Amino acid sequence: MEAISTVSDLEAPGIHDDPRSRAIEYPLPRSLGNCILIADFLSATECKALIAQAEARGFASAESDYPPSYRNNDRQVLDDPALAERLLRRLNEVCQGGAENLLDADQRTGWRLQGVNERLRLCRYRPGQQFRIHQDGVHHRGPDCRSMLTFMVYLTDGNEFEGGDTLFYGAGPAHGESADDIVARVRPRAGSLILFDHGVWHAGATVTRGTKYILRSDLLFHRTQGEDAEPIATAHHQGYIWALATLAGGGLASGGRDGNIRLWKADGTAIRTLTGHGQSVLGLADIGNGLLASISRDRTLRFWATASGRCLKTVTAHRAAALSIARLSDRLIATGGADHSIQLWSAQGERLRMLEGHQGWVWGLAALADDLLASASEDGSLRIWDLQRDQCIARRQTPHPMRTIDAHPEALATGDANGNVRLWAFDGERLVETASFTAHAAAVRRVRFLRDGRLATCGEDNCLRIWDIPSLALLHEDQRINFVTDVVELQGGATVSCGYDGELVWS
Ligand SMILES: O=C(O)CCC(=O)C(=O)O
Ligand SMILES: [Fe+2]
Repeated sequence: MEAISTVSDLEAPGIHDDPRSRAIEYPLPRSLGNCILIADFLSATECKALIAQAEARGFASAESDYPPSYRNNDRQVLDDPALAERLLRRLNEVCQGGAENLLDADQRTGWRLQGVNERLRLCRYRPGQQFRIHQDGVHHRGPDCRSMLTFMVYLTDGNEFEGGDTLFYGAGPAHGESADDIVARVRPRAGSLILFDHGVWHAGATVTRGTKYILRSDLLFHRTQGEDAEPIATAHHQGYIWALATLAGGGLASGGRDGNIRLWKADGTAIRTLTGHGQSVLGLADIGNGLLASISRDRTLRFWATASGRCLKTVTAHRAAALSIARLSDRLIATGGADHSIQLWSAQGERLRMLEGHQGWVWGLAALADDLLASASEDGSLRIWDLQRDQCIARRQTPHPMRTIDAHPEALATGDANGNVRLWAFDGERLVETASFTAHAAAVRRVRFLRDGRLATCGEDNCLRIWDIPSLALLHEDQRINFVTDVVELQGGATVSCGYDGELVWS
C-alpha cells in the first residue's frame, strides 16, 4: 500500500487519470433541495490516511456537546485551513467548469462559493451509534459570509460495516422519523463526497456492525456586491436564537448561536449587542441590580452590566456545555450542564456548591422559592432540591428525556423530547403529576407560564402554542418556518418568541 503519512499528501487528483471521470448522482428530488453525490472524490489511500491520523489524535464522545438521544457518535474537530484548501481544489477539479456549475447557482443569487470550512469534523460511528434526524446548522462569518451546503466525505466503505446509511427525509421530525418518510437512502462508499443544502432533513442511521467514518465540513459562500444580493442584515441574530429573558426595565435579552446577546426595548428597538461568548448562548437570566447572567455551549457563565454592556465576570461553569440557568434570589443563581451537574453561584460569580444526582444533561432549572430549586433532565427525571440542605427531596421519573421546565406559584410544567407537557404540584414533600398532554408533534423546547393562567409551549414542530391552565384548551397557535425555541411575556403583556429562523416575533 502506498504510504501516506500526513494529510498533506492529499494533493493532485489522486489515483485517477482523468479527474473529471467521477460518477455524479443526484439522490434527492430537486424540489427538496440540492443533493449531489460524487464517487471517488478521495482515493481509498487518502481515506485510510485520514482515518489513521484521526485515530492517532483520538476521538471524543459527542456527549459533552449533544444529547445521546440525538446523536451518540464519536467526534473530533480539526481546524486545518490547508486541508480545506486542498479539498476545494479537488472539488473544482472534479466538476467541469468549477464547483459552482454543479451547485444550482439560481438558488443562491448574490452569493458565490468561497471555500470549504476549515473547521473539519471527523466522525466515527461504532455499533449502536447514530445521528438522528436533523438539519445542519449554518456557520456565519459576519453578514457577508455563511455556509449553505453540507460537505461530507465517507471515509469507510459500506461493505466494512452494517447500518449507517445516510437517510434523507421529505420533512422534519414533526412528521416522525419512520421509514415511510425516507425519500432517499445513501449507502456510504469510501471516498464519495456528498453535498446537500443545510435545510434538507437527514440522519445517519445506527451502525450495527463494524465502524463508519466520515469527514464533515461545509461549503462557505460570500455575498457578491450588487443589487442581486439579498440583505440578511435585517435578521435579529445570525443563525438560531436559543433563549430569551425579560429585563427589569421592561425590555428583553436574546442569545444566539452567533455567540451574541442582544438587548431590546419592549417595542423591539435594538439597544446593544453583548459580545464575548465563544459559542451559542443557551440561557439568560436577569439577576437584579442591572445585571444579566448568561450561559453558553462554551461552558462559561458570564455576568454583564446591562446599562453599559460590559462583561464583568466570566467563569467556567461546567465541564461541558452550560445549558440552563435560574435566579433563586438576589444572592443565589443556579446553572445546569451537559456534565449532569447543577452548580450554585453567588451573584458575584463565586462558585458555592454543587448538586449531583441527575444521570443526564440538566436542560432546565426553575426556582420554586429562595431555597427550593426544580430541575429537568435528559435522564427523564424531575427533581426538587432543598438548597438549605443541598439535598434532592423529591423526584419523579418519566419515560422520555425532559427538555424544559418552568415554575409558577401553584404548579410546575415540564416539556419532553416526545412532545409531551406535564403539569406537577409540589406540596413541600410530594411531587404529584396533575396533567399530561401532547403539546407538540416533536420535541418541546420551552415551557413558560404567562399571566392569567396560561402556559406557552415552543416546539420542534415549528409551533408556538398557548394553553389555558387548567382546562388545557388551546388558546393560540403560531406556525413558524423552523423550530421555536423560546417565548417570554413582557411587562406590557406582549409576548415575544424566537427560534431557528433567527427572528424575534412580537405578538
Ligand atoms: O453520518 C451520516 O451519514 C450523517 C452525518 C450528518 O448528518 C452530520 O454530520 O451532520
Ligand atoms: Fe447532518
